[in-house]
Amino acid sequence: MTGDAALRIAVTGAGGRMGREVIEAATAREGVEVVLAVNRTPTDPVAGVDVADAARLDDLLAETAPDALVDFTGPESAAAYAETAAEAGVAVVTGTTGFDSGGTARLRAASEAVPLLKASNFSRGVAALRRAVREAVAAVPGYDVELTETHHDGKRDAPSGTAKTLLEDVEGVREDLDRRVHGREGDAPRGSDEIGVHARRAGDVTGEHEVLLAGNRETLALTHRAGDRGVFAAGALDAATWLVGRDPGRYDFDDVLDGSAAGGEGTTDDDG
Ligand SMILES: NC(=O)C1=CN([C@@H]2O[C@H](COP(=O)(O)OP(=O)(O)OC[C@H]3O[C@@H](n4cnc5c(N)ncnc54)[C@H](OP(=O)(O)O)[C@@H]3O)[C@@H](O)[C@H]2O)C=CC1
Ligand SMILES: O=C(O)C1=N[C@H](C(=O)O)C[C@H](O)C1
Repeated sequence: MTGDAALRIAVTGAGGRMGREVIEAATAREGVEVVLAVNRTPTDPVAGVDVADAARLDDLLAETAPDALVDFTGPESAAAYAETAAEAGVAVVTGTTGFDSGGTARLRAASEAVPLLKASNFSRGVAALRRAVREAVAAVPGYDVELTETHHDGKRDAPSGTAKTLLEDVEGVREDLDRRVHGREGDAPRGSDEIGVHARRAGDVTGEHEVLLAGNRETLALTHRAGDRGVFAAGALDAATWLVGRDPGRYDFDDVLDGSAAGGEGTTDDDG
């Protein structure tokens, strides 16, 4: 987005952990205005912003004319909200995870009408982790790879969207690792084609991801820990600022960080 005009955003899932965080970050950020906040169930105002009924999203988008819709909800609602935004000509930033192939296809269809940016993680540290993982995995061919993620007890989808993105990163470098093993039990040695995937849910952990590489009598662990959800909210607002005014198409957070003007295809952050 260019010029001095404020970025006008709509926030879905305004009563959720991330929706609240986005509204709080947006109201604190100069040059961003929350013109609409909606939630499925009635919710008290968030950071002084009234929260409307999400069932009225299509009418409310027409009334408030935001530049971008920022969504952190669930896979079904995120796909439906993206379709509604596309019909209204509003750009979409979604950080929702856990899409199945049908949900991913619905997002892709919406992106034919408006620019749509989907990222399983809006942290700059995770973007750096992904680059480091690709490089490290390539540097130690044949090493075993195990991925562990830890999140708060309210998280629904497992493994996390970020974990799935990291798995795609690993598999993109190591074609011989073509078997994801979720947890482990039984009586058999580890296969050389496995990537172990471990999802832990406990307390109020914001989000941790570790990729462990082991072989040749050594181990290497690459770890990211999110300190609080403000990290994700800030990244999502950066993404919305970058996205508005772009051509319709699919974009991801790396496009924002690269400052790329291209996009529309070839996303590298697809956890669906
Ligand atoms: N990309 C990233 O950087 C990050 C992504 N996430 C992802 O964001 C999503 C939301 O996480 P979080 O805020 O912790 O979740 P919460 O459970 O705290 O909030 C979910 C929100 O989505 C709404 N919602 C859920 N399902 C539906 C539905 N079927 N229809 C309408 N509204 C719905 C809820 O509404 P109601 O209040 O009515 O239940 C609520 O407002 C998850 O997919 C999570 O993985 C989270 C953090 C960072
Ligand atoms: O649900 C969460 O909390 C998070 N979800 C995202 C994911 O599924 O990867 C990102 C972050 O780890 C927090």
